[in-house]
Amino acid sequence: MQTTQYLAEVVEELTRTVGLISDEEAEKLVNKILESKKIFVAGAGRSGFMGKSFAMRMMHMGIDAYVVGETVTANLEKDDLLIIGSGSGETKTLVSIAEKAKSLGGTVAAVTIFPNSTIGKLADIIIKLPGSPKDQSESEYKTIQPMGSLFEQTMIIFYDALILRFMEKKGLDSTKMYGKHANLE
Ligand SMILES: O=C([C@H](O)CO)[C@H](O)[C@H](O)COP(=O)(O)O
Repeated sequence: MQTTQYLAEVVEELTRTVGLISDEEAEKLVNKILESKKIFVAGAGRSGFMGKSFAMRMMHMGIDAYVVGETVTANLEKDDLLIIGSGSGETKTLVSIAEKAKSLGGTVAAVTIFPNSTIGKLADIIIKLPGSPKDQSESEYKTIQPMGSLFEQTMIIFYDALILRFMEKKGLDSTKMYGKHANLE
């Protein structure tokens, strides 16, 4: 197959995920983000990259958003929100971070394939996304892509859709948000 045929298949796989995501769950997360003082985003590897992109757009909307593990990340306090993106829901460093956030009185949201995973069970809000975890032997979900690629792509597009929902709720547009874009680059 040529590269663009693979591309078409990837887009097709992503289209199929849309009907498998709950608007009710998404709305819970949107509302929690709007009512929380600080938002923290965590993820490992590629899942972490998607979270970083989400934190950046939240900052463009004027939300106090941080990426866990960065040098300038603030302290999590009671009633702050931690959003963990983890396909497997079992990544050890993220389990510890979720436990710590809970012990500090924070709310934990998990974006995961497996609501019954360790991170899913620790979470107060769960967004179930379709896809296969990186160890594909642990899932029957069909994808032509390796490891967790479909989940990770779905996650970044889901995060971008959440941003659009915020923009609608807060009356924001791209021009207003661009005013907060980094200009030392
Ligand atoms: O980096 C990753 C990867 O290449 C899998 O496709 C994962 O995102 C990383 O290992 C974190 O895993 P999960 O917590 O299961 O998302």
